[in-house]
Parts: sequence; C-alpha cells; structure tokens
Amino acid sequence: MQPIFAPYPQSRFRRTRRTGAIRALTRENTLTTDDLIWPVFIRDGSGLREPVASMPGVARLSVDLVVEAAAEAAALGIPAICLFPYTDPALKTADCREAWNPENLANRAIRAIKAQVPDIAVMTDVALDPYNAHGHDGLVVDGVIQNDETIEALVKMTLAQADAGADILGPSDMMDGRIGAMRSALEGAGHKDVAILSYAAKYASAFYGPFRDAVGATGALKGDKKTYQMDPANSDEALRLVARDLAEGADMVMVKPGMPYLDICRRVKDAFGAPTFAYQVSGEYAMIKGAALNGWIDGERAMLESLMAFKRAGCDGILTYFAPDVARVLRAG
Ligand SMILES: NCC(=O)CCC(=O)O
Repeated sequence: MQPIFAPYPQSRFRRTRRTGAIRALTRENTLTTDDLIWPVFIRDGSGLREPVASMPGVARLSVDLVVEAAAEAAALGIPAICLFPYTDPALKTADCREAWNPENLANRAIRAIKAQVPDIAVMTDVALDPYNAHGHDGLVVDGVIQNDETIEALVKMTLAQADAGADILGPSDMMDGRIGAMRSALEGAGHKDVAILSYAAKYASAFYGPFRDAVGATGALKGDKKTYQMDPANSDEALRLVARDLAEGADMVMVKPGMPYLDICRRVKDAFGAPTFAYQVSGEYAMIKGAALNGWIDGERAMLESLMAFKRAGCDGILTYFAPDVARVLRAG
C-alpha cells in the first residue's frame, strides 16, 4: 500500500477524527463477541466457586457451575469456552494416565457442557502438565522431556477428549510432530470434524505465573520449559513452527502470550492467512486487573484497548479471561 495525501492544509488528519460518527466510519478494526474464546478453570465437587487469588474476578468452578458459566457465555454470544482442569494431586502420576481417563474432570465437563449448552464450542487443553507432579508438558525420563513418547500419550488424550465431544482441541505442549499424529488418530477414529487449534508459537514466558496458581501447579515445576517452548528472542522460528503445524493439519494457529508478541501475530497472519488466535495469558490479565483495582488505570478502557490491539495485529480471535466482562460491555454498546 502506498499512502497518498496532499500537503497541509489540504490534508488535515483531524477531519476524520472530529466526531464519533466520522471516527466510526473510518475505524479500521472492530472487536466483537465473535472474537472471544473464554478460558475457564474446573475443579472437582459441586456448587464450588473457588477464587484464584492472583487473578481477581476468576474462579475455579465445579462442573455444575462450569455448565452454568457456559450457558451464560452462550447467552452473551461468546462462541467458545476452553477448559483447564485443576487436578487432584492424588491423581498425578509419572505416566500421566489420568490425562486419557474418559471419566477425568475435563472429559466430564466436556460432556456436561455439550449435553446442556450444545451450541457453545468446547475447546480443550492437550498437554500432560495437569497430570504429573513435576509440571512439565511431557513425559520425563532422567530429567529429559521425551518427545515421541509424549506424543503417544497426547494421542490417547486427544481421542478421549474427542470421544467426550470436544469441538476444538488445543495442543499446548510444543512437542514436535504432535499435530500430524493427532490429526491421523482423529481421522482414523472417525472424528474427522474435530478441529485442532495448535499452540504453534508458544513462548517460555514469565507471564504464565497466575495460571499455575489457578491450576495448582505453583512451585511444582522442576526446572523450566525452555527445551520445548520458544525463546522470547525468536521471531523467524515462529513462522517455521506455524508453517510446520499447518502442513501437519492444524486448522487454526495460536501465538502465546499475546500482548508482548503482537509482532508475531502480525507476521503469522501476513505469512499464512490462516485463522490466527492469540492467548492473552494470565499474567497479562493480572496486570490489567491489578492496576485497575489499585485505581492506577481505567480497567474497562484498558481491557478494550488491549483486545482491540489483537485485532489490529491481524488476529481472528483472542483467548481471554476478560471474555464475559468484555461481552457485557460490548452488549451494553
Ligand atoms: N496451556 C495453557 C496455559 O499455559 C495458559 C497460560 C496462562 O494463561 O497464563
């Protein structure tokens, strides 16, 4: 694009900013509830709403309350909900077998939501970290995360979630080759319409801290995730990973975290044109909420501005803990 404009005073850019009506006419991007995926935390029990201290306004919900939350989200026009389980420590094992138990918490929640709120899309998390005591996304032998053995486990997890009725699977593990293995397994098992939203460019980030609090993994992680998640210094590598995942059959791709990586969102969208999502992660949410609760920023305006930034960067949608809040604001108009 070659912008052409006359010299001042023929060109006055303030003309198109003068009134709300003219600003609306010339606005380049819009944020709507159609852009939202709402990540929610689930826990065992019933009638339980357990606040997450580091994420004000966010709570772990028992399955019955997650169903209510899904119904509320659907009524607000939010298209998808994404489930993250808080696993009972007694069920965490080195082989992570709870991950593919058809009756595990996540699979029970998928079934309950699909039975009672069939129109909302249910997205899942495909990774082993909720199911072991060391907090890694893969199987670990002698301190080393095992790529290929992990994929075998992820495939079992994939099929259990698809059997439970998941619409979108979200592999967040960053092992090599998992998209192709999951896609073949899904096709082979008759789950041809189950979509994969790949966490294709997931960075080893400090912004995940509050999430680990929410899923009960704070302090559990042995070492770090730098041998599988990306180095925050890298950008070209993100394009190679997205290309690889699309070539293996990913339907949609994700960049994570969000706000510190808007440059990656833009590059991915420009390079591939595929459905591109960003995850505004727990630390980003906590920063905005924390500052707002202290009266340091206008929380509502900062929320809206942060989400519009993803649209401007080329994203088709955003996973955000703000989803119901922003949907209410957008509805109020
Ligand atoms: N696999 C899911 C996450 O790691 C979420 C991170 C966050 O919200 O901080």
